[in-house]
Amino acid sequence: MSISVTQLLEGSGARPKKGLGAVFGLNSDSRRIEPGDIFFALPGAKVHGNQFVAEAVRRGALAIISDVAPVGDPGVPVIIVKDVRASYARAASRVFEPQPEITVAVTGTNGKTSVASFVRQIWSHAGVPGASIGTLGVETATRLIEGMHTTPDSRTLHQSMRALKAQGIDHVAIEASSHGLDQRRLDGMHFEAVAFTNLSRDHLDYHADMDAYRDAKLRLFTDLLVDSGPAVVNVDDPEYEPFMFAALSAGATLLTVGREGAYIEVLSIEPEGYGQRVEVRHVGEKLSFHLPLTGEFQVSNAIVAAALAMSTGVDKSDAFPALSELVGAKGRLELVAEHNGAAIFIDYSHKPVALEAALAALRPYAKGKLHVVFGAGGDRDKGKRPMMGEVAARMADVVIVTDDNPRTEDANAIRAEIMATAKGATEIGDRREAITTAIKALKKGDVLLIAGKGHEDYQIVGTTKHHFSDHEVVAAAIKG
Ligand SMILES: CC(=O)N[C@H]1[C@@H](OP(=O)(O)OP(=O)(O)OC[C@H]2O[C@@H](n3ccc(=O)[nH]c3=O)[C@H](O)[C@@H]2O)O[C@H](CO)[C@@H](O)[C@@H]1O[C@H](C)C(=O)N[C@@H](C)C(=O)N[C@H](CCC(=O)O)C(=O)O
Ligand SMILES: Nc1ncnc2c1ncn2[C@@H]1O[C@H](COP(=O)(O)OP(=O)(O)OP(=O)(O)O)[C@@H](O)[C@H]1O
Ligand SMILES: N[C@H](CCC[C@H](N)C(=O)O)C(=O)O
Ligand SMILES: [Mg+2]
Repeated sequence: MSISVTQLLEGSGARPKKGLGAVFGLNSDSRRIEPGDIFFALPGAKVHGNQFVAEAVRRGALAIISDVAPVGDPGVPVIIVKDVRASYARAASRVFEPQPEITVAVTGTNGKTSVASFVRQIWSHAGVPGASIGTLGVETATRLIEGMHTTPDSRTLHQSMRALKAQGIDHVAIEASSHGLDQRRLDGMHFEAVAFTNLSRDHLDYHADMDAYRDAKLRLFTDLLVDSGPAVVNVDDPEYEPFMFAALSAGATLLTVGREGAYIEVLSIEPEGYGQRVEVRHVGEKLSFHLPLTGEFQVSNAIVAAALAMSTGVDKSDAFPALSELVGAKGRLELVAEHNGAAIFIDYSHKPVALEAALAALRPYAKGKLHVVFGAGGDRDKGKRPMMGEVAARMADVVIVTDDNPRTEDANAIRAEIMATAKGATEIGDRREAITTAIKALKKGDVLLIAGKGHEDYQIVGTTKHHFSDHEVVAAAIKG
């Protein structure tokens, strides 16, 4: 479909130039411009898109939209807007109409992928075709299309959403990452409901400090929720207050969940096999359900998801029974094998609080020793490394420090930063060897946690992605 330039720029404060006709497409990457597209020159972390205006025009761009005038006359109209990233996001939502009608989003340091997946599963249980978009990709009941980012760039997002709409999907749950929110990737969205899971250290390589990191996440509540829409807040997290106040000052309907929750109050959690029996009070009514997932943190994720789903019209008689049928997102505290009487879990904990939550969840099952194999990603927040080393040494009995996507950093140096605080740990750089060694050491009653990569099926060394899967290595080690 096509839209006019006036429609495209609605809300940006800019007045379109005369003589511009209908717009069929847009792109922020000059290398992907097709004839008739508008080129949005975004201020990047490395360079400004203005540097690529000539290429965009050569490839057929009709006009340039930027926040500062490019040097020289590009030969096509240039429109200056204040926030070009936000304009790009809003424009993408219009170019790729029609979009699914009901969208919800979740932010927080941990649990986003799980919550988005759970919301989709609850919708499905209630007979509503839905999708989730996040770290795993774009997922429906029948298909998973892998993506590049947790929160896709605006063009990819709205293009995927239009494809979902074409399949008859009108309900989508989206993961809002701090990068995505900061870079306005979601500014074309009007969420029906939003949620906050928790906040702890991550991504301080990108955000200046914890305040900046939190402020990025708060944008979901202050800028992207429909008027008076429901805002779900996990009040068991020590950092919940700014999110609660943001919700209130934005005029949202506050729904608090957790042990201190008013909308969904957790009354008790008892282990039931590797899952748990949960008793909650939902607006005055007591309900009990079995959650077939390991770890108390999954109770938190499940009730956040239930609150989001109910905010979109799912009845409680569908929402709570659906929690007993949940399947964990791949590689999120996933029991992958039982070997020599020991249990082996794969988990995506690549941040200190996540690692602590995963080890705490597994401790009760370790009648013998609790083992952990983990590393830390290169070209990412270095401050996480000593924190993760300390957590592992304090919470596990046997610790192996290994590699996790060293990227362009020296893998030995990354490990050394973890080892500095991981007292008593063994260092085995090769991840396959580390996992195999850990499995060989398992005795009856032990539990092994393989942390950091979860669903990933690659190891990034330098800029090359090598095939690598914790799941496959575990299967091979057990067989061998
Ligand atoms: C730091 C960061 O997030 N960077 C993202 C950002 O890049 P950027 O805008 O800073 O890019 P840049 O290289 O400075 O280029 C500036 C502009 O010039 C354009 N350009 C560039 C070169 C060229 O030849 N022509 C051209 O037009 C670029 O398309 C861009 O618009 O916008 C790009 C397009 O959307 C992203 O691909 C890129 O993600 C990088 C690769 C990345 O690794 N991001 C990660 C950290 C990320 O976003 N992670 C979050 C959170 C993960 C989680 O916690 O789960 C995520 O949501 O995935
Ligand atoms: N509510 C929670 N509280 C603490 N830790 C959690 C919680 N939920 C998940 N985790 C931990 O975080 C890991 C990642 O979970 P999940 O993928 O759902 O989070 P995420 O926020 O999407 O992470 P990412 O930022 O990498 O996309 C899990 O494997 C688990 O170790
Ligand atoms: N979306 C996160 C994933 C990290 C996964 C972990 N395995 C690592 O490489 O650090 C990031 O890009 O920071
Ligand atoms: Mg995620």
